[in-house]
Amino acid sequence: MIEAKQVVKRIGNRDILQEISFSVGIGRMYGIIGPNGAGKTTLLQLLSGTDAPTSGEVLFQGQAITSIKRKDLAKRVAVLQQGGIPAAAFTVREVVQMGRFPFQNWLGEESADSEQLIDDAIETMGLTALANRQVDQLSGGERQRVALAKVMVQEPELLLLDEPTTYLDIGYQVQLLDTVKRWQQERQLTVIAVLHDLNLAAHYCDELLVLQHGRTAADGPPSAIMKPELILDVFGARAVILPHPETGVPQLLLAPSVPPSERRS
Ligand SMILES: Nc1ncnc2c1ncn2[C@@H]1O[C@H](COP(=O)(O)OP(=O)(O)OP(=O)(O)O)[C@@H](O)[C@H]1O
Repeated sequence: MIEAKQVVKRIGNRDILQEISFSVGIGRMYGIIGPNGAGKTTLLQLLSGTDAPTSGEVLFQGQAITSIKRKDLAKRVAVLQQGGIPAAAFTVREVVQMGRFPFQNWLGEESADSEQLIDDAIETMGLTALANRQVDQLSGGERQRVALAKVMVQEPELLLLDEPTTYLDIGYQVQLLDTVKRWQQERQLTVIAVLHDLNLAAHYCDELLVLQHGRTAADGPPSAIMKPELILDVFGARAVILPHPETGVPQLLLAPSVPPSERRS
């Protein structure tokens, strides 16, 4: 569905991304993890076609993504950016409706009736009671849920998420990822998500790409990535990895840099 081939991004005289290659099949959920400044958001911009690599290419269904018309791409690829939607004087319902813009003609009309789709998205994200409130009166977490409802109504083939759980409490973090996972399975949606929470990434993603200083430090299934040596090398954090008692998925417990046995009392 989407493939990065030896992608390099240079800004000024600095290589922000160096020779990144991977491919993601239809209906898969792919996670991008790595420390601050590793190049995750930059990579997502290249995958969305909003920016072009300095060398290498991104192929969307076998076609160079930069050669696909903006309007066609807007129907097929949805992006949930870091921080969700800006505070603006529109109601929740109006903002969710904006997800249908790529499907409208210049009069703002659409051939299909999308009202039911909009109602469903508002309900799924628990926004029914807030539907007529202005988004600038909402909390950061509520706005993030509005942003997800907006991309839901777009019914994309590829969904790109940049730290989608920022601002969300733990209940909504799980709900958001459960919702995305459900669409992924029901509609064969392909998802690529930048995630900071490695435990959630291990639970929801089929495969993970670990970026470090713009390079691929590792990639593979969560069981191959969730290793104490890799976490220490890439993040500089000491961690213990244990299987989740219910799911068996590897989970990470952070430990202080100085173990208690070596601490002076
Ligand atoms: N327009 C730009 N001009 C110069 N440097 C940039 C530009 N955009 C990004 N960078 C630099 O590229 C590097 C990668 O940035 P990017 O935002 O992709 O990292 P990230 O992995 O998403 O980080 P974070 O986890 O902090 O969000 C950073 O060092 C950043 O300062």
